[in-house]
Amino acid sequence: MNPLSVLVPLLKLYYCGIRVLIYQMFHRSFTLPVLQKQNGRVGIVTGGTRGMGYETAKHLARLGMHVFIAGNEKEEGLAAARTIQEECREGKAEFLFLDLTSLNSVRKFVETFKGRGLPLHLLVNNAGTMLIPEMQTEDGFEAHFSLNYLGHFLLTNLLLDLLKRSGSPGCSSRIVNMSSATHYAGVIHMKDLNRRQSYSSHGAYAQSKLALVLFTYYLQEQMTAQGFPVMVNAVDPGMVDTALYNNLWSLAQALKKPFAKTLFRTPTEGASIIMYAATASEMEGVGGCYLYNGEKRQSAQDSYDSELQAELWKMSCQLAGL
Ligand SMILES: NC(=O)c1ccc[n+]([C@@H]2O[C@H](COP(=O)([O-])OP(=O)(O)OC[C@H]3O[C@@H](n4cnc5c(N)ncnc54)[C@H](O)[C@@H]3O)[C@@H](O)[C@H]2O)c1
Repeated sequence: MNPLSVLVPLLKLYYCGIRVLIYQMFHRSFTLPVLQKQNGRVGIVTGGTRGMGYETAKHLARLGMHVFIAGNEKEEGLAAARTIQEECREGKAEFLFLDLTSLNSVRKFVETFKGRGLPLHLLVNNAGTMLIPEMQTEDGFEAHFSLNYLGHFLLTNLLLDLLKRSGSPGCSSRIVNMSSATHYAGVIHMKDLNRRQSYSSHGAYAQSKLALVLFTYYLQEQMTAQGFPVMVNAVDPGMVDTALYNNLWSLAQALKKPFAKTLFRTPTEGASIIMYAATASEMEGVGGCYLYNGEKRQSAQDSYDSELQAELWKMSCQLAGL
């Protein structure tokens, strides 16, 4: 293996991280506007068992939404739903099993959810993992690609009919895709999406987060062209102190600790960008954006490449069996 294929993505990723930390050193987390009540609305938050997903699910339930926490950790998920339910009397929280690394599990989840006969107004594609060693999912995909991107791609597509039906002009359904500043370091290896030729966990994570931005823009374009009231946005929460960093190398873990206390955002602060895209009235009718700290930002140059968007979409349909 060429050592540069490991070193270059690693340096690019850390460069992105340092830039975010410098930004966070001088800018406070943005303040959410007053959010409208969500009574009567139904949402799904993937990875809502802990971290930013949990904070999002809690806030949504506090606003009156019926929230489904979708995750692969049953105990944690049931406990999260119980706690939210006890704290937020106005809304409702339930746990539904979903393992995003399994296309079969995604299909089963959608079947179970649709079996409930509920509408769906919000889908937050939040679950994710970072910097795990090379491993293949049961479907034979690289794990970052599968969990962070392809599982969410399939989930969204299978729920799209419901999202289209549940939205209306002036009251759109919303999809929020959790990206990251690391997408700026991402490269889509169209001929080697599973990174078999030269695996780098840093490169694989960055690729998955760039793929989510390409997916966001392409899907919004389709929804707009077909006249469906569905708004799709990608969000970037900054650097947030969560369990996501548990897979960092031990040296990086040790270096991270003092910074995490002072410079990282809290999970609640990180979740506020999801809440903004998911519920703010300012975001009604607004889609196809990359949002950071409460503002629309330019995403990576490659993410605006419409040919790349279309190619990735086509390939993802094939891989997900759509
Ligand atoms: N923490 C940060 O600094 C940061 C920065 C940018 C983007 N993000 C993104 O934010 C999202 C949430 O991460 P977090 O920081 O709250 O970390 P976290 O580890 O606290 O949360 C990750 C969630 O994903 C779930 N998950 C993991 N594997 C799953 C699977 N196979 N199927 C279903 N769910 C699964 C976990 O159970 C957990 O609920 C991720 O997509 C992450 O990439 C985080």
